[in-house]
Amino acid sequence: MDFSGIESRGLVLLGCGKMGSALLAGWLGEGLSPAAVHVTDPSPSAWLKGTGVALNGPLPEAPAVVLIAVKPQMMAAALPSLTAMGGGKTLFVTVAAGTTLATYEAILGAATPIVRAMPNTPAAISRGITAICGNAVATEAHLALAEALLTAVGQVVRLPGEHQMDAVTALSGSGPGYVFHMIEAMARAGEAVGLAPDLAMTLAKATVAGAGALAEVAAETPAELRQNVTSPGGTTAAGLAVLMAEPGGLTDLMTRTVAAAEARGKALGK
Ligand SMILES: NC(=O)C1=CN([C@@H]2O[C@H](COP(=O)(O)OP(=O)(O)OC[C@H]3O[C@@H](n4cnc5c(N)ncnc54)[C@H](OP(=O)(O)O)[C@@H]3O)[C@@H](O)[C@H]2O)C=CC1
Ligand SMILES: O=C(O)[C@@H]1CCC=N1
Repeated sequence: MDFSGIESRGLVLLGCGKMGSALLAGWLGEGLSPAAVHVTDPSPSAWLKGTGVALNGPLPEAPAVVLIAVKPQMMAAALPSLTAMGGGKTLFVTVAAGTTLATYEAILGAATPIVRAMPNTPAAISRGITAICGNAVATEAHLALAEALLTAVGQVVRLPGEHQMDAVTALSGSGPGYVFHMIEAMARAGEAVGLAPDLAMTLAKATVAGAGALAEVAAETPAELRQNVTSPGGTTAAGLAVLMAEPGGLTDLMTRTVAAAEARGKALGK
């Protein structure tokens, strides 16, 4: 990415926990000068202190971009400190779950370009996927800048509208949590049939990682890949008969899981 516009005006990062750090690591890895980055965070990590970014100091008056990565519950306390940067010169990009574009506009002004983005934690190894949408005054150039910044940590997709953001959050934003729990569950199930815990966890992690990588690159659909594993009358068919039982199988469980996460996103936005 060409960071020259950002390096001349600066980038402010509000909140540098798990997601803010993943994004910052991606930008620095792509060549963004640490001197151009101004981070505000009450409890900076040792890693952050070692990056060379400007930390908890004065902020530029009109940076190119403000990236908001605080918890939705902290937004009301954190946002007013940025009000002076609203009005149009600075692009605001927020990764917070739930918090609506209207909420930001109420504090920063409706003339402020704002892009809502929903990344996920594989961003930490540049394997994230982020969905974005902008407010009414966000131009194609604003969306392209946000997309370029987020492409530093993985794929980016554009949403037709903000109404889909809670659904995306529930699927791909929270999704790594579901997959990590699946690894835990597979490992425990392996222990239950007699494997040592370390071996069960090694097998579960490698299986989920390998299957995910194969699903991403293969020409076949996930359903075809599943069928390729399933020998008639074999072991996979016996296992899938349990996992794919309807009702009560994984599809039912995942439908309820994603619906609960979407409902929480909507509640956070109120
Ligand atoms: N984690 C994830 O998988 C994803 C998270 N998100 C979103 O990213 C945002 C951050 O989440 P995550 O990184 O997990 O959370 P973290 O708690 O790891 O990071 C938030 C950071 O913001 C700091 N902070 C708190 N108050 C302020 C303030 N007033 N000004 C500046 N910094 C402040 C926190 O410090 P302290 O710890 O001292 O409070 C913390 O370091 C959330 O809005 C979440 O919805 C989006 C996609 C995925
Ligand atoms: O759990 C959360 O609220 C955040 C948003 C998506 C992933 N983590």
